[in-house]
Amino acid sequence: MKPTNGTENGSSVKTPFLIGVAGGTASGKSTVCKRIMEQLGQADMDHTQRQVVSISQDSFYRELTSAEKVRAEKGQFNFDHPDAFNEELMLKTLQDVLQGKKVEINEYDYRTNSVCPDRKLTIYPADVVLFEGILVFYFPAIRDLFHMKLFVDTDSDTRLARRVPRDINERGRDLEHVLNAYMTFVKPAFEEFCSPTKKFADVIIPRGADNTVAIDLIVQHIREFLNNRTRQDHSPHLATAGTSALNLPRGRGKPITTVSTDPHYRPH
Ligand SMILES: Nc1ncnc2c1ncn2[C@@H]1O[C@H](COP(=O)(O)OP(=O)(O)O)[C@@H](O)[C@H]1O
Ligand SMILES: O=c1ccn([C@@H]2O[C@H](COP(=O)(O)O)[C@@H](O)[C@H]2O)c(=O)[nH]1
Repeated sequence: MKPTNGTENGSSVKTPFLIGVAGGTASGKSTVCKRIMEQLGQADMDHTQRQVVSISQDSFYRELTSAEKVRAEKGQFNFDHPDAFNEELMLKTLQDVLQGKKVEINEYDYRTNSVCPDRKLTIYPADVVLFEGILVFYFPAIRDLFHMKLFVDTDSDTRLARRVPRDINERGRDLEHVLNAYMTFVKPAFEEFCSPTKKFADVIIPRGADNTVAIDLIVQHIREFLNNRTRQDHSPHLATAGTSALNLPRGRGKPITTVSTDPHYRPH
């Protein structure tokens, strides 16, 4: 689907430009999304007014059974396996987002390993939607919805070094729990399920948020898209000429672009 301005049943339908942001745990996916939002002046804006919004795949972890909850508390549940996610809900939500609908998503609580049913986040219709998570390119039906796919490629030592303090300080874990989970589930699942999805990316971002060149280029693309859309809103006849300002190639077999200023960089 191309992002379009069109008319359906008499009402104006605007398809947002949907960007998938994948990468291993603690690679900097949320930080990259935050930088993009900041540079576009969206971060401090009222949620109802935002042109660019970011959604985390963590909101789509499935409800655990009582036995799984017990295992999760002991660090013995695999949150890095595709089966840990509610694929159906993720797909339905993104389809609604693409139809320009307002959606409610769950807030996720890492301390209880569960979604908070009483704490919903409202995602208002926006022009650009970022969807970030470890396995956003894993499920083919979801992967096919993205207009642009980014993979944040940070080496595993750096990711582990960031994950340990984050899980201890922000997610209520102790060191033994974090390292056990990492060795038992996180690292093997990254290699089996996440890393192979790098090949689907349009743009690979080495070093995550440190790569200001890559972030600037992506922001520039989004700005062009937003400017074009605004122009079409003022001159609706332009909408029939195609609205994807980004002109990105779609489909399989397209070249992967790695945005690196280091001539010796090789994707991990
Ligand atoms: N470029 C960076 N330099 C230093 N710390 C970073 C950088 N990017 C992210 N972090 C920190 O690493 C941790 C993981 O980053 P985050 O963006 O949440 O990763 P992800 O969303 O991929 O799990 C966070 O504590 C964040 O503040
Ligand atoms: O209850 C949970 C749910 C998930 N995790 C871990 O989170 C990461 C994914 O989040 P990132 O922000 O991309 O790191 C995944 O590796 C899970 O292991 C968790 O610890 N507890």
